[in-house]
Amino acid sequence: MTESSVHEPVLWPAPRAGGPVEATVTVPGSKSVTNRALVLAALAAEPGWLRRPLRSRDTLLMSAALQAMGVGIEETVSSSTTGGKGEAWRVIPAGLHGPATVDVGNAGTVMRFLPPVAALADGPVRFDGDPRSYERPLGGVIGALRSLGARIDDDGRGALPLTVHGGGALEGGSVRIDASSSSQFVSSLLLSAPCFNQGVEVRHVGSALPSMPHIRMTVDMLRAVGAQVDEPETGGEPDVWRVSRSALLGRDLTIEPDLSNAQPFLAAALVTGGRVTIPDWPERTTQPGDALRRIFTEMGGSCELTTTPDGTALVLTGSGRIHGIDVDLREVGELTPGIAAVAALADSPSTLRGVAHLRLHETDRLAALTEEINRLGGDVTETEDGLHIRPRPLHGGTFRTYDDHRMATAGSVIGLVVPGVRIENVETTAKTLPDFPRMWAEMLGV
Ligand SMILES: O=C(O)C1=C[C@@H](OP(=O)(O)O)[C@@H](O)[C@H](O)C1
Ligand SMILES: C=C(OP(=O)(O)O)C(=O)O
Repeated sequence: MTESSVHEPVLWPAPRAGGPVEATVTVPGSKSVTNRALVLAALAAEPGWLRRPLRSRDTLLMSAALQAMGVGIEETVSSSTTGGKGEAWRVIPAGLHGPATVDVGNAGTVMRFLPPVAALADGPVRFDGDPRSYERPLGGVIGALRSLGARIDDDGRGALPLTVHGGGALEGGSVRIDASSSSQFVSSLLLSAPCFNQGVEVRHVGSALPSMPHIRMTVDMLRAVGAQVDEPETGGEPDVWRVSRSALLGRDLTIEPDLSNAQPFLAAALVTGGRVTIPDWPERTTQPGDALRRIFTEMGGSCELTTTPDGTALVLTGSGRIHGIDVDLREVGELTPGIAAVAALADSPSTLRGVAHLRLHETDRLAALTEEINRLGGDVTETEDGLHIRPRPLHGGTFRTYDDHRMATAGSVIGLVVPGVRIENVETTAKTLPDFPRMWAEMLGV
């Protein structure tokens, strides 16, 4: 291999749809549920099971980090009555130990959920990750943990890399935190709080919180393992969450499919006027991806939750028309790249609002979407808190992905109907959906 070819970006020719896509796509487990379940199981007073966990970069980093601190995680293939046949992880809690090293990669859930866990360990835990992880906001978690009694060495920027000097226990108590840059700050403190001596009271004091469904997911999952949580949506004070100290149960949990990772497949039905079925779509869920039923209906599809002998499934049928949308995505920010891709192919302009915090996600998603859709002939402008998208006839070209899984899947949606789109580094989808290229080809029958 020559020196120059070493640095050539790997380009994946995005397959075009030969016609309306007709497929059933089984989507692997939710990243957000898997990583919360791992943390809660690791902190429990007894062993537990995760069935059908997501096996991807973010969840394997979470698993490796917990194991580095002494937690036992055994991977098996099971055939239980509850979870069906499939992969299952048995989590065996143990005293949390340092010294240990945690590689967060570029996983928000790992870099935010684990420093409080490390504060409970009995020695230093060093956190490091991808270059981008140094730029993602973490100051809220660091400051809050310090005020709850933790000792943390960082370089003063409020970001990675850092070392949490676990003292074997954490006092806990009341803390004020500005979590407007990431809901994960709140989730992080709540998840470990049952193990703090005094539990925790978290008061958010900044501008509006993003991704509220993800905080609901944290609260629901804490309650499911026996924690006592007071929160705004069930009569508590606005922007205040309280978790009491308590022992957590080891549960047997089957992980829901990742509804945000179902998005590109549903979008395929929408942009080709086809029909895509996603099995095991939960009837009730805190996952933000459930909002796709409403959003993609407004954009021209029709959605039906059907009951099959194996459970519920979502069927999205495209009408052949794609409409623009004016929508506030603050609650469901991680859906923005996929919605932007569909909006670029619509018959009218779109305005996506409420997502300024996406500038600090895996990449600056607002800049990346603007740049890459425009490179294909699009007409996208950034606003203060989102994107304005005026559909134009698009042409082929390279769609750069900036190490962002959702950029790769968004570009693939455009490539279904625009000839000659090449996705840079499609392997970056391994963050949450390692099998994406094969699943995409299988959906298309190519
Ligand atoms: O808690 C979680 O599992 C997540 C919360 C959200 O983060 P932000 O609140 O930082 O957007 C979301 O975008 C991310 O993909 C997953
Ligand atoms: C923002 C995302 O991930 P993270 O958990 O790394 O924040 C995402 O998956 O869209």
